[in-house]
Amino acid sequence: EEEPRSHHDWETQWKGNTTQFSSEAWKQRLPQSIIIGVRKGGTRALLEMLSLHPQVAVANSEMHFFNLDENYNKGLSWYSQQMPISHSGQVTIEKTPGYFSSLKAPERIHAMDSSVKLLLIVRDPVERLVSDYTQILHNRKAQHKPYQSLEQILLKNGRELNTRYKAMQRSLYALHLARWLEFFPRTQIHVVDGGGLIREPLSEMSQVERFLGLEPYLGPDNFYFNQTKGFYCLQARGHQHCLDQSKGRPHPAIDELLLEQLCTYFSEHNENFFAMVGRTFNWC
Ligand SMILES: Nc1ncnc2c1ncn2[C@@H]1O[C@H](COP(=O)(O)OS(=O)(=O)O)[C@@H](OP(=O)(O)O)[C@H]1O
Repeated sequence: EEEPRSHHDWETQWKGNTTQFSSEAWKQRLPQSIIIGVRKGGTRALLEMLSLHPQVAVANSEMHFFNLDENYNKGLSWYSQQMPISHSGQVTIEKTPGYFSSLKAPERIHAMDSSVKLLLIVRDPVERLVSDYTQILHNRKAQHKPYQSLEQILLKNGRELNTRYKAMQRSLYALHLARWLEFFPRTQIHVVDGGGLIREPLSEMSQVERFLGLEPYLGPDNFYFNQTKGFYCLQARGHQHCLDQSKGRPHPAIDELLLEQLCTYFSEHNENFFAMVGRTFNWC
């Protein structure tokens, strides 16, 4: 029986030792896996943690290829030219959180590659909504635009919830997932627990490695908790790295009654989502 390979051996085999792969094997490839969302679910953390793996090549910027006509019309050759250079032993991955709620993305991704592996990271829909609102608020303030509190936005007509708010809609996971399941079997979509990725990243990442068919590479040494950041940060090959300031923003305090109302509103949708994915989450 062979000894398990150390991290160092994997590094030299996959990322260090380029002579093992002829130069023509290094090229840009269409992604074999896509992180489709959800927005504010932890998609950047998931991508950055995956990028530590020697068998993974990630596209660092969001492509917005399958959700925006202006990009989709540029064609698959344009799309593949946006991808990182990889060798044949690597999985190319891109993330665009907007795909999950896009009406056209499921069919378009299926047309590119019906066997693509989809990663969906979800989070408590109320927390996701508040995180989404916090980002919108941040952008409006930066652009010196007027802004409203979440209470003002969601309780426009007295106590009736304004369910048409975009960020509300994006938390209705079951409705969006149903559209993906028209094109992809359930087994081709791996659901990552965004709350779990915050609390215990290694356990979520090991499941992702298995889903993608990667060698088990990530270990406890790749993650350390940073008190100042309040989140886990990444380390590999002697480098340490936290996600940037736009990740892990403090959220404004939200009225307790509104939070309860939101929990009640989402509970039925959450139950539908749990039934679809065959597992439950501990959400509000
Ligand atoms: N390790 C680590 N470090 C920092 N942040 C982390 C991490 N893991 C998960 N998260 C959570 O990721 C949330 C942002 O999600 P996304 O990257 O999907 O946002 S985006 O849709 O791409 O804008 C972000 O949401 P906010 O806390 O609201 O900023 C974080 O809670």
